[in-house]
Amino acid sequence: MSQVRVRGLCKSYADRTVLDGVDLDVAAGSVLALLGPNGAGKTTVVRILATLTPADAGEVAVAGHDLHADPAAVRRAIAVTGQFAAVDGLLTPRENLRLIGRLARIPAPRLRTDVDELLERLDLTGVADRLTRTASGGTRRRVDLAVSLLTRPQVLFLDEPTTGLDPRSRQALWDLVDDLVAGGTAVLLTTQYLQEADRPGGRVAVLDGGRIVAEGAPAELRQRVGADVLEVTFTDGSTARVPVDGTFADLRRAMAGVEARLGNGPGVASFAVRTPSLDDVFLQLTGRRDGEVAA
Ligand SMILES: Nc1ncnc2c1ncn2[C@@H]1O[C@H](COP(=O)(O)OP(=O)(O)OP(=O)(O)O)[C@@H](O)[C@H]1O
Repeated sequence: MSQVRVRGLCKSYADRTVLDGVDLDVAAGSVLALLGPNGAGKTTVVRILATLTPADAGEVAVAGHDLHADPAAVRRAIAVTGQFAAVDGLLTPRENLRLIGRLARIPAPRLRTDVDELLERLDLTGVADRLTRTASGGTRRRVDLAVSLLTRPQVLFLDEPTTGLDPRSRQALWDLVDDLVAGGTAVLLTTQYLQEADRPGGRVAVLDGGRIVAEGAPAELRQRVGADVLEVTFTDGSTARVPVDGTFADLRRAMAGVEARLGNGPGVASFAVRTPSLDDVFLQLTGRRDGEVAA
């Protein structure tokens, strides 16, 4: 069942069209990663779906509720983690979690165990009882994530959730997200780290020019970009790239071709067979080659 269904979503700021007919679906118990260059409108999509910004046009249903007709029901079904942590600095992480838990009417015994488990899994036990405003930026983000995960929402929006997190916290986050997804939560995440979109069972949608320009499993998108490539770097720094079909015969043919071209030129410094990455997909689909996106 589709927990997020978006059709023809449009949004402009003054004379700038940001979203120009976006269609999206996120099924229950699945993750959709929304990729796009800086300024593509990823945060705008999340803000609209989370009822924080009004859309100009389009149909949106979140957890079966029409966004326009019943925004309160949408808010009850979702949790959002934004690019900037929005926890109360005058409360401790534990108090923040308990407050949200009580507001969400989580029964007291479950709340106690869930808060302890989240603090533990997000490595927050040591700072759980200190004022959140004295914590580091990364710690505040982890508290923010803990708050979002606590309510076990039907739909979870994660806007660049791993920005500012160290590798251990990132791993802890993905483990927690995997648990929620296994329990049926639909997750829509935006990320600039393409490898984060490359998750088993996950799907990717690429937003560019106000529209979704590609959507599918990472492997499907990679196949669209093309074959594996034999990449040879020479001692003078130049490179050769030859498509190969994955068979030994073809690899031999490709190497012989490179050797024939080489003649008495520079030697081989290194060679590798590369499978197209999501970076290649992204660059080809969005036409950006200027390193705008950190991979
Ligand atoms: N409140 C606003 N008023 C005017 N313009 C806005 C507003 N919010 C966003 N924009 C513009 O809309 C465009 C899309 O912004 P958005 O933050 O959604 O992009 P993004 O894909 O999330 O970018 P990034 O990857 O850099 O976070 C940008 O050009 C931005 O300047």
